[in-house]
Amino acid sequence: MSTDSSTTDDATTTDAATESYGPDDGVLVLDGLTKRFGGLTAVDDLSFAVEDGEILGFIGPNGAGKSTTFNCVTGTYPPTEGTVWYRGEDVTGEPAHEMVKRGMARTFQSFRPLEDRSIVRNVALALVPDKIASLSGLRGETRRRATEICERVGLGDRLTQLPDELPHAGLLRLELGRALATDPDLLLVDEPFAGLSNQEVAEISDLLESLRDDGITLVVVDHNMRGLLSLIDRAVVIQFGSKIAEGRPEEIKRDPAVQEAYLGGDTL
Ligand SMILES: Nc1ncnc2c1ncn2[C@@H]1O[C@H](COP(=O)(O)OP(=O)(O)OP(=O)(O)O)[C@@H](O)[C@H]1O
Repeated sequence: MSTDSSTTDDATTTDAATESYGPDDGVLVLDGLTKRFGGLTAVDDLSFAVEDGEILGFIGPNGAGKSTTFNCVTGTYPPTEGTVWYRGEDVTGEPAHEMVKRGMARTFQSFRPLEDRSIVRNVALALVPDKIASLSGLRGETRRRATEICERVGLGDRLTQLPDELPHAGLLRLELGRALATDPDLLLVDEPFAGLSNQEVAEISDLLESLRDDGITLVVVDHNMRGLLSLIDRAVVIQFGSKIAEGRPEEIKRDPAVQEAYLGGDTL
């Protein structure tokens, strides 16, 4: 990473947007990422790196451009400008299925399980790329692996239930299970704590930490720091599509630019 900032603090604000990054600066690197929708610039010259094995918080007020950034990285949209590197390779604009093959998975904030399939079958469908084959029944290795993943995410006692029998936190576990079925080494998690009680936040945090302990790098997106403070190693904060701060969570909380960004009603 090169920067013309003279500050040595971990949390940087003034020159945060002027850094430029290269392919080897992290497991996932964004450099100058820009996404425009007609006249609207949703992501504006955004650069940051995700380090191997960390849990990075990607934070910004509503409408800041978090989902659009995710969508550009995971192949939903091609970026208008900029570069995305994954494990040193230029993957800019690669389609979603290629990114999954490379080891990148994501969860969605709005869960989309197949309502007429059991929990274990929903996970198995993510495991088996050929859905036709898996519709005929779950057998052998597929069932074993899907069951193992359900147990991994805390749904081992709910294998045969339908998604609508799960509480909200259970649906999140299922969403994580479906992402794990693609055997990722980088997992992007979209607003995991929305709608959860404090106890559920703590339980899901434990699960996410255990995934990191298994070697998965995590990026957790949220519009505030609730639940994130004790979970993440670092945070990148964006506003109006641009990075305004980056650093350890306690530094981010104290950062004047971050506090200013949240004066409008969102709580940090
Ligand atoms: N497909 C699209 N077409 C046009 N504008 C879009 C599209 N997707 C997002 N936008 C706009 O881009 C801006 C950033 O939206 P985005 O959803 O990325 O923000 P966000 O930080 O994820 O917000 P939230 O926390 O509310 O999910 C918003 O102004 C939004 O209206």
